[in-house]
Amino acid sequence: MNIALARSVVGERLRLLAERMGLVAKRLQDMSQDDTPGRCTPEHCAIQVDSDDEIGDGARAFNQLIQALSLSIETETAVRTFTEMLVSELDVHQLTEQALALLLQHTGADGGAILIEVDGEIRVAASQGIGSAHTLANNDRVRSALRTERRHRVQLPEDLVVDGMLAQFRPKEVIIDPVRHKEVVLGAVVLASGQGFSAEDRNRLDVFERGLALALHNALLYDRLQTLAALDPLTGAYNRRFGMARLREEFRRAVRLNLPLGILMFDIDYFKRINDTYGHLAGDRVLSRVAKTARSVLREGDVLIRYGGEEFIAVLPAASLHDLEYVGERLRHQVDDLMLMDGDQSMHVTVSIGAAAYPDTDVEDETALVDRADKALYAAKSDGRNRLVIS
Ligand SMILES: Nc1nc2c(ncn2[C@@H]2O[C@H](COP(=O)(O)OP(=O)(O)OP(=O)(O)O)[C@@H](O)[C@H]2O)c(=O)[nH]1
Repeated sequence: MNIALARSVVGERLRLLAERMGLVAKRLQDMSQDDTPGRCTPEHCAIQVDSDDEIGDGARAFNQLIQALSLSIETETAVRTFTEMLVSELDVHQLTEQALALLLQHTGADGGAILIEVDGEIRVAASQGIGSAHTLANNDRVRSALRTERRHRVQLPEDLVVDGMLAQFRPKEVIIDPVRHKEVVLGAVVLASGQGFSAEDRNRLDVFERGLALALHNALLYDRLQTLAALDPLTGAYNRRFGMARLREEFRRAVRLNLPLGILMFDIDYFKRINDTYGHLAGDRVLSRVAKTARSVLREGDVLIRYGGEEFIAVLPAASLHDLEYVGERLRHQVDDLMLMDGDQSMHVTVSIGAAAYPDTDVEDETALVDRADKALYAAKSDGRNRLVIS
């Protein structure tokens, strides 16, 4: 009788345990064959713990196993998603934006930022949900984490707020992690949580950051290579190939938005004489100073192109012929006033400038615009040089 009772009570629970184990095994098998894992969360696979005896202990241990398994699967899926994104993105801005979104999603953080160090300067590359994120670049704790190259965990920081759905709040915990690749600090990840981070969140963050460091290193390198490929090393202006591509973009934008677009084509007068008199190196320095002067006259967003040897084009989005006259004359005067020295000998240079602007100048495309500016420049040279001619 006792044996029969034991069999019906104990046997029933053992049967349930065996059935759940079978279910877990099946889900794991499905996962190894298929990319879409069958759910084996504690809600689906756990069993009820309804006694304090050995059978209850067994059920509890089984549920803990399911819990650990579920976390591990979740982490693996998260890492896979994160890695897929990292390897497909080379643009620093896109990479940091997407990495941050995934970091927030998988660590339960309420807000965060990714900072990068470029030429010794710390910049916020991406931020989400952090009030006044731009102040992070000068935050003492961030600087300290970057200097010491170690994770900083801050409880209830006073200098940081999270922009919640309804109101701003002080996070319970903030993690500041330097991002390092081969002993070089590239930046930092800052994550803020209203609840605090669990050991599992921190482990996941470690795994994510290893991948992020390599991807960020590659993206920064790519960015630098692209800049190098686009710039003329002597003057820092865009080289002709990239510069003309930028002009094409600006022309299309001007047509689309119905805005003016002006260009100034300028050329150093009698530059051959500078080379012949003072040497090629002195000529190089003059070219570089003239380019610097042009940049100081132009606004942010304007584009300076080294079009040929001593010939430049400045592209001024939204500038009409009237604006070009003002900017062009400033440029001409500033070059004329330059104090250029070669040892104790002073050199003097001037520039001739041709200006053309869409739509004031009737042109179809950017090539025709350059052509008109070129003709105006030729006229400026023919008229005696050191002057500006409007197309
Ligand atoms: N130092 C230096 N000289 C360059 C560079 N690129 C082109 N040049 C020189 O620029 C000079 C251009 O001479 P020209 O085309 O005769 O023109 P110019 O003497 O400026 O006379 P105009 O333009 O008619 O006023 C040539 O001597 C080129 O060798 C460069 O990168 N560095």
